[in-house]
Amino acid sequence: MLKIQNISFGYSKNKIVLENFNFNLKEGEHLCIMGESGCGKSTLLKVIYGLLDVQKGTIFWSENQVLGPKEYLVPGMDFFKYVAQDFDLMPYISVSENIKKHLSRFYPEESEKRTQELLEVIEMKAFENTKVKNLSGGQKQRVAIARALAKEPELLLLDEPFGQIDNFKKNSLRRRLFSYLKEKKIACIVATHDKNDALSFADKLIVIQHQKIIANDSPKEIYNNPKKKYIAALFDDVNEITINEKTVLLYPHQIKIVEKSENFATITNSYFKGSYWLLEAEFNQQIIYFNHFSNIQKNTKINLEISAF
Ligand SMILES: Nc1ncnc2c1ncn2[C@@H]1O[C@H](COP(=O)(O)OP(=O)(O)OP(=O)(O)O)[C@@H](O)[C@H]1O
Repeated sequence: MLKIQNISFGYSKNKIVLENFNFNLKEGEHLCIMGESGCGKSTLLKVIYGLLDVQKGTIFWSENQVLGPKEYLVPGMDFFKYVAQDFDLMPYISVSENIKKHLSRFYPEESEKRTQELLEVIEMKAFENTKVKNLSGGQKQRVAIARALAKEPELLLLDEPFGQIDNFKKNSLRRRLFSYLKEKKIACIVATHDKNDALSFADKLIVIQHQKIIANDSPKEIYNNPKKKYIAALFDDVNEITINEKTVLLYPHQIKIVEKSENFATITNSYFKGSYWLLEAEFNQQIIYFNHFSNIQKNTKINLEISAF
């Protein structure tokens, strides 16, 4: 189990990035870290991996304390693997050789079997003999994940793991990777901007703002009951609507056009979204957004059902 107890970290004394962080993660559990750009997600992964020394607090993986570069000449814990945003692969050898680099040379058959298994997970079988320098950014990213998994770490740390991968590939890769990790009981921490990583694949979600953890719960609970606009905005457009001094946060799907209601609005813009339209309207001198199955002309007057009122 990973135990993060009261850790604080800053790149300098005056610039604290993480303040009093506390959380646990069990064997095989998946955690997502979300928050605006620059809030400290990558820094947290580096601290957990042991690449940076904390100013305060402790990190334990079961009975083993995670210590930073002050204690270890070669930083990074053996039972963890970390896939950074810049991959760090060997460009002049092939995809399968990159993966095999991390497997034992003394068991060639076992090593080959494992490499093939990992090539399947990252859907790169067709590229096994291609030199890494000839791969796209997204393909390199997938090889970096396979290489990290080669030695079956107990905890995998992924920084924006699908950031460079197109949507089509991303969905199938995510499904394969996360079910592989569950099957092998590998715990995982993913720093991400993509709500799907959290909503569909994580057991837990942590949100960071202003150096602090401001939410720590299941993704479903955080999505359904966001405490702040900042949190809701990680998942979708969000409306902060005030009526009679009561303010609520609503996602666009929580507002509907109806034939009759007391909530009058005027359409100001519309955006095609594929299976629906996102409509923009002026309501009570506020701009709000909601989903509708068809487009509606600008300046049309409509009635809205706003579920919280
Ligand atoms: N090596 C460093 N030295 C000094 N400051 C740094 C260093 N690396 C990051 N920072 C700063 O620490 C803060 C957190 O950065 P970090 O990269 O952890 O954010 P992030 O949430 O991962 O961002 P993004 O989502 O854009 O990747 C930022 O203000 C950043 O400028």
